[in-house]
Amino acid sequence: MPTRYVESSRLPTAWGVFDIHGFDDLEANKEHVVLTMGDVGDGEPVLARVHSECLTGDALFSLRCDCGNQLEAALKAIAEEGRGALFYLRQEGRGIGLLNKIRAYKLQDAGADTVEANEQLGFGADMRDYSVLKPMLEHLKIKQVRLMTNNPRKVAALESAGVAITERIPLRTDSNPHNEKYLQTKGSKLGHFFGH
Ligand SMILES: Nc1nc2c(ncn2[C@@H]2O[C@H](COP(=O)(O)OP(=O)(O)OP(=O)(O)O)[C@@H](O)[C@H]2O)c(=O)[nH]1
Ligand SMILES: [Zn+2]
Repeated sequence: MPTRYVESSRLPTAWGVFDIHGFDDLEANKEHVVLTMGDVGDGEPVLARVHSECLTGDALFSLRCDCGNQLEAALKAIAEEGRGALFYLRQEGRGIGLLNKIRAYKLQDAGADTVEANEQLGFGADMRDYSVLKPMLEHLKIKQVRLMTNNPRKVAALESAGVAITERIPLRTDSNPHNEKYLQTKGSKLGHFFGH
């Protein structure tokens, strides 16, 4: 089995006490986590977020993207409901990795948009593989979700993992002068459901 559940523990956060569940993706050699609150395995739709790792935005306060804001908004929404799940997938830089993302940022500093920068480096626009979600969802017994996303590929990924999406909840975040082009490119080239 390529993905192995390892262990769970409590994880107190600024917004409340979550449980953190660790998974080892042996095929890709990545460690993923899910933060849950409440009983997510009761079969009822679960407020959920599939979040891709962004070290610069999630942990280092970068304004180049909206990742940190989205992460915070999702955890807050789950805590407000008292029930939900946040899948934190280690797919840094839409799957190209941290150092290649920095290479892409350098090209963006010279005028490329996010998609052009990836392509100039020889990558596709979005290299993420969501197949790891299936064993994680099965372990947590999540069968239906209300998904917080603007990304149609995440909707498709969950559906192909056998999960019903009962609702898609747009996750809007504020733009700033540094992430305006990033957000615009999501809408114009990556098919995100918004008109930034
Ligand atoms: N290659 C590349 N990746 C980036 C860039 N900026 C952010 N990222 C990555 O993009 C991903 C953003 O993922 P998510 O926060 O899950 O968001 P999303 O796929 O846009 O979809 P939403 O659910 O609508 O937020 C993370 O893996 C970031 O590291 C960039 O300029 N280039
Ligand atoms: Zn980011």
